[in-house]
Amino acid sequence: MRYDVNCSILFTELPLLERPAAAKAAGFDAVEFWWPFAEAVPPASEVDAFLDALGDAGVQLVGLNFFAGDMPGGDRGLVSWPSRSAEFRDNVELVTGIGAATGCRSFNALYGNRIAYIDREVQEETAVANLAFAAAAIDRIGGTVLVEAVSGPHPYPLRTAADVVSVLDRVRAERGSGNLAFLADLYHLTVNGDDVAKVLEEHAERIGHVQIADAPGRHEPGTGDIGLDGHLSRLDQAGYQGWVGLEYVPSGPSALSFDWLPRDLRREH
Ligand SMILES: O=C(O)C(=O)CO
Repeated sequence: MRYDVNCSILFTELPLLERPAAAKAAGFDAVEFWWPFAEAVPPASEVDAFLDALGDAGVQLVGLNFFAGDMPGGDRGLVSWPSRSAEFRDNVELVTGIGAATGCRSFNALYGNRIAYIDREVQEETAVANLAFAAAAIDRIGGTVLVEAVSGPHPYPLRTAADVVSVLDRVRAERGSGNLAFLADLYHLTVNGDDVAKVLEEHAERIGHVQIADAPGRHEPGTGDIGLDGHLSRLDQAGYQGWVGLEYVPSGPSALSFDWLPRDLRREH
């Protein structure tokens, strides 16, 4: 397996621009981020500083979330949010540029919380149109748009692998987009009650990216009872060759949270 560090949830003790170097110092060659800026389209100087931090650290960006709104405030994406489509699409263009500049080819589109006062079908149609738009833009750089199930208190409607796959199927059927894939976040799926072993068996070929944390707690592997070793060997046996993102809240200092992974397995090999 190839592992990368999610620097939006790990190394948060450090300013954002110092986190790629910290991941490198911990022995990793690859990182991923949630959208690292406050706005969908930040000033160019902020984007340049982010790209410089990756380059200076000598790490590869292998995953990036599109702008997802005010995440600390509870937002979980703009994809299905009708009044924010223009903002999402402006962000898609910038993300495509970041992909071209960095070589990153996997981009996670958080679907968005269900909005009680807007017709559900309108939100679903908005999501189909926005995912197709993102897929077309990301196709220009040969990349993939990912969709994931998320756990937590917010009214995020995609809770299981089946929920995600039905969205991917609808976008493909209605818009012909072929470069959309399932982001299998084993923590969120477990917490939501999905049968992860069955999911990996049934949907292995739809998986474009994997993220892990133990459960309960969302801490590093070994702190819970999710059975990560078994799931990772199932993925391996199914032929999964993509990245496994470490997307966990470290139970102590970030740099000390990698003991479960021998140093020689942290580098790309
Ligand atoms: O919001 C979360 O927990 C995520 O995993 C975002 O990618």
